[in-house]
Amino acid sequence: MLSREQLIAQIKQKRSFLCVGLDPDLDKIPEFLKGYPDPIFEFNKRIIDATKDLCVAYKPNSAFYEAYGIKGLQSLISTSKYLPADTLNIIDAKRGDIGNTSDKYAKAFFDDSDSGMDFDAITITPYMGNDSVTPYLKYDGKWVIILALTSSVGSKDFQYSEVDGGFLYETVIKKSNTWAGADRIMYVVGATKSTEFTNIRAHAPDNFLLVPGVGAQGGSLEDVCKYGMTKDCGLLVNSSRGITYAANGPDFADAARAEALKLQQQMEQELALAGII
Ligand SMILES: O=c1ccn([C@@H]2O[C@H](COP(=O)(O)O)[C@@H](O)[C@H]2O)c(=O)[nH]1
Repeated sequence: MLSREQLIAQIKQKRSFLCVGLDPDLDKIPEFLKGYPDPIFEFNKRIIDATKDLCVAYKPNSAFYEAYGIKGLQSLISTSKYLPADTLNIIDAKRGDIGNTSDKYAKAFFDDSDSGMDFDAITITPYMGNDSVTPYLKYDGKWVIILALTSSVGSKDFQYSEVDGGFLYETVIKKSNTWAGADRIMYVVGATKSTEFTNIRAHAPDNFLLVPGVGAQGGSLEDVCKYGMTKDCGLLVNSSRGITYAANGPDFADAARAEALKLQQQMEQELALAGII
């Protein structure tokens, strides 16, 4: 579990605000791993070993595990147990349901006593409102990461709708930011939406933003930092495919490290420019 202070300390120590996305796909992982009893875990383990000094967070997306049924869930549990203690470990599950159901999702991902999973943070869709989010906040020290403005093309369908003289995504941030402090709530904002970061910072000056969409989706790290960085950094920038599928031969972990290192070096420059390190 990482508090806000510990997260900021890790960012300064590792000179990085990189989140490595763990989205394993059996059609893309190296052939030789398929001989292992749990190829997905073996893939993740090697990626984690190769990148853990360069990143401050990991984000397995639950879809990539659920797709393989019971075996996939076992890979997710094994991955959860293997994730380092000094990284913020996020389950990208995009859940959102009525209170008693959210209780169960929270137990599934935050309480390892039965499920075997002990993530630090979970992504949540805010559409069902306060009672769908508060069950996660009952777990001391755990984070909820609310989808605000996604990297997807479809973000225009609802998130830019006009509500109360602004966009719906602004209402989501303003309202949900009263449910807990910036030490418990983060927001997902796509790197492909860098023009909106100034606006988002007006409503969420202190919250960390989880920013997917650099690499494979074409978002610019430079623009994200220019418009989204705060005095505490305030950013976790995710790359999944760009790192994990940099190569698909026996050298895949080295290639993943090389891609992670490129991002870490850019991040170090941005942190120095902002006077954070
Ligand atoms: O708005 C969003 C919210 C979540 N994601 C997720 O992040 C990763 C991005 O993967 P890349 O391979 O680096 O493109 C993936 O798990 C998405 O489901 C997002 O992209 N945008």
